[in-house]
Amino acid sequence: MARQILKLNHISAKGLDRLPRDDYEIASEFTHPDAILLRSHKLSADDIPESVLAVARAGAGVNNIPVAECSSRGIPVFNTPGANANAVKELVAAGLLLGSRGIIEGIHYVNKLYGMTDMAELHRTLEAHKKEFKGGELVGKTLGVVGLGAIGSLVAEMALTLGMEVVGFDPALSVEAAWRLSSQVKRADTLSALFARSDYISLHMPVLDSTRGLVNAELLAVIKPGACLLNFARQEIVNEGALVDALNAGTLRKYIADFPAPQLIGRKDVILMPHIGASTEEAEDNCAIMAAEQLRDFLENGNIRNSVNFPNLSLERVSGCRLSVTNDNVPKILGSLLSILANENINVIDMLNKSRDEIAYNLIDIEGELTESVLDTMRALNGVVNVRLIGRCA
Ligand SMILES: NC(=O)c1ccc[n+]([C@@H]2O[C@H](COP(=O)([O-])OP(=O)(O)OC[C@H]3O[C@@H](n4cnc5c(N)ncnc54)[C@H](O)[C@@H]3O)[C@@H](O)[C@H]2O)c1
Ligand SMILES: O=C(O)CC[C@@H](O)C(=O)O
Repeated sequence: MARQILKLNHISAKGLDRLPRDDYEIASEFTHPDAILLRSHKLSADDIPESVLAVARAGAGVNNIPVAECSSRGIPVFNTPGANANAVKELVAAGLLLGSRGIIEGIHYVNKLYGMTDMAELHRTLEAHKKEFKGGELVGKTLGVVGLGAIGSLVAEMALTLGMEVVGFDPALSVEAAWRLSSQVKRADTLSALFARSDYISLHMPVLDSTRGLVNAELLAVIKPGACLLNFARQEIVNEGALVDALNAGTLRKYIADFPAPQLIGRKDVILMPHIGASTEEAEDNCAIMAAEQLRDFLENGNIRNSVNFPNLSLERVSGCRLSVTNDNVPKILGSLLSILANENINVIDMLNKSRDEIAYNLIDIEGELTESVLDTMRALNGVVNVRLIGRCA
């Protein structure tokens, strides 16, 4: 029977093609879907039917998904790290230019001259007014990059090629991300130090309990006067009241963001875009392909790549019959599971077990006849969250 994928946003056809139609039905409504595929759709725990085995986000941020509830139900949540990083980097480059020159105001001014037919008069008018749109150059200015992961590291690299000084802050920088980073990126010891010395500040961290409202009045009070803040990460990271106060006071010269909010729309010192950081054909394809492939590998093999709540785990198939078991990360459960199999004369050919935080996940390749009642005995074990049989046993 075909697996059913509940698709809650537009997902690129190139990604959907990775889920062959003979084996997968994809639609925006199903009562008992096997998995959910989405982008920015706000998913609540109540929207996730009992039948769901996995949730895949074609994108980086997972703040629209109830990850903790998924974990407690044994549902892995996947994302696509890095797949849209270049798209965001390019929009940040545009943001820096829009923040440094009177580009938007200049274009707006020229459009208002529609209907002026005399070329000489048009020329005189433009030359008289162009001083109103003067800006500054980026070269030699300092960009502070907050969060040096997939996007932040590309933004830092891009700014260096524009001749900017780059200072970075990331308290949880992974070793892999550190290797990617140019040695020309200077390290700020604190966020305040970065805010105090940067002409431009670009935010690239996820929204977490620790980052929600992190850009607050205290931080904006130490900002270098005349600085420009770019937010292509998430709205929730910036405290809106404090932001408006800093703009009104003139300490913050400009706010450029991908997340419009009612009290920011229409302000001359704010440039807002409709969450288009990842809206390029290339990024949409990359994210969709990655999300679909990860989802398929999980549904068909139980393998886990790029989950935000489960351990990464991949086991080559050596038999047609595989158990995928999620349990609480406490002692003795794996032993009990293996005893149940041994009592049934079922041979374990290969297995992998990994844990992450509260969750332990196992793939067990077996040989022998496995009945539904044996599966139920495993499911009834204290601490076992779910047991799935993948493939057919001999
Ligand atoms: N505008 C858009 O369309 C768009 C597109 C993609 C991603 N995003 C947002 O950008 C975020 C980052 O994406 P990414 O792909 O670079 O993710 P990533 O996981 O590769 O990098 C995030 C980095 O932030 C760091 N970090 C965590 N807490 C921090 C803190 N308190 N201060 C500074 N750094 C901190 C992490 O250590 C990590 O290195 C996503 O979570 C998402 O919210 C927006
Ligand atoms: O899907 C999108 O359009 C935006 C995705 C972006 O916000 C992300 O977190 O990757």
